[in-house]
Amino acid sequence: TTIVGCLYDGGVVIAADTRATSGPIVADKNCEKLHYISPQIWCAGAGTAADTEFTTALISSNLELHALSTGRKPRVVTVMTMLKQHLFRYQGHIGAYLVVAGCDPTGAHLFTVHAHGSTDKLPYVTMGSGSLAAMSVFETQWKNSMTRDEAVALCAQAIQAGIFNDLGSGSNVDVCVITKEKTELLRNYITPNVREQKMRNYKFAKGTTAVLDQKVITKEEISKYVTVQDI
Ligand SMILES: C#CCCCC(=O)N[C@@H](Cc1ccccc1)C(=O)N[C@@H](CC(C)C)B(O)O
Repeated sequence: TTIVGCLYDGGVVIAADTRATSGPIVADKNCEKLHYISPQIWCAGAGTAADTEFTTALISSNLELHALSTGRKPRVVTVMTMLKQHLFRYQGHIGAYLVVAGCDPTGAHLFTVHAHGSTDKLPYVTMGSGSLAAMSVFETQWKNSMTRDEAVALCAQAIQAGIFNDLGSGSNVDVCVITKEKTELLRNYITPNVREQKMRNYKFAKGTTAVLDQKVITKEEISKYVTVQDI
């Protein structure tokens, strides 16, 4: 995975690749790594897919209850604190490596939370197996007070560095732009790995494979062996 976050003049941008792996196998060519926490707080996740999914969903649920009991809009630092306390309690066994970003009444914020419970608050961050490739882009091109379009372009470039240089990352670029006014989830913002037309199409004419025998089994006959639930 390659995931990034970047503050800019007016909000915050997070982005992710869309590859899920199981060893050397690509388990999912277009999975979602940007998770909803609250309308203006989103999370990018690396590590164990199930852990990032369930941990963000749990904190999102608890944050809504918290916002209802305080009667206030949720804060990014609250999400960070809930995540770090949960993950620390599990001593790193919950393999969730998260970039937490959003806007709240105190401004735009960007944090990282690691599986063992450590956190950082920074203007730009990268995580996952492709984080070094992505960080090379930020360290050479990031600047203060970027515009929205500059920040989106830089994050997309950083993700593409991971996609093309890290085998644990690949396929497409997802982006989420969060400002005080609104949130834009740009799913498959860039698709730089569209598979070309295959040389042949592998549809064979009917009858290519001869039917030598067939046996029709009635539901009554089946019900001798299993109870068939009537659909
Ligand atoms: C099989 C299957 C479904 C995905 C398994 C699965 O969590 N893959 C992990 C790698 C991993 C981790 C721990 C144990 C095994 C395999 C993975 O692809 N993580 C990416 C992010 C998630 C959100 C997709 B990335 O960090 O590379």
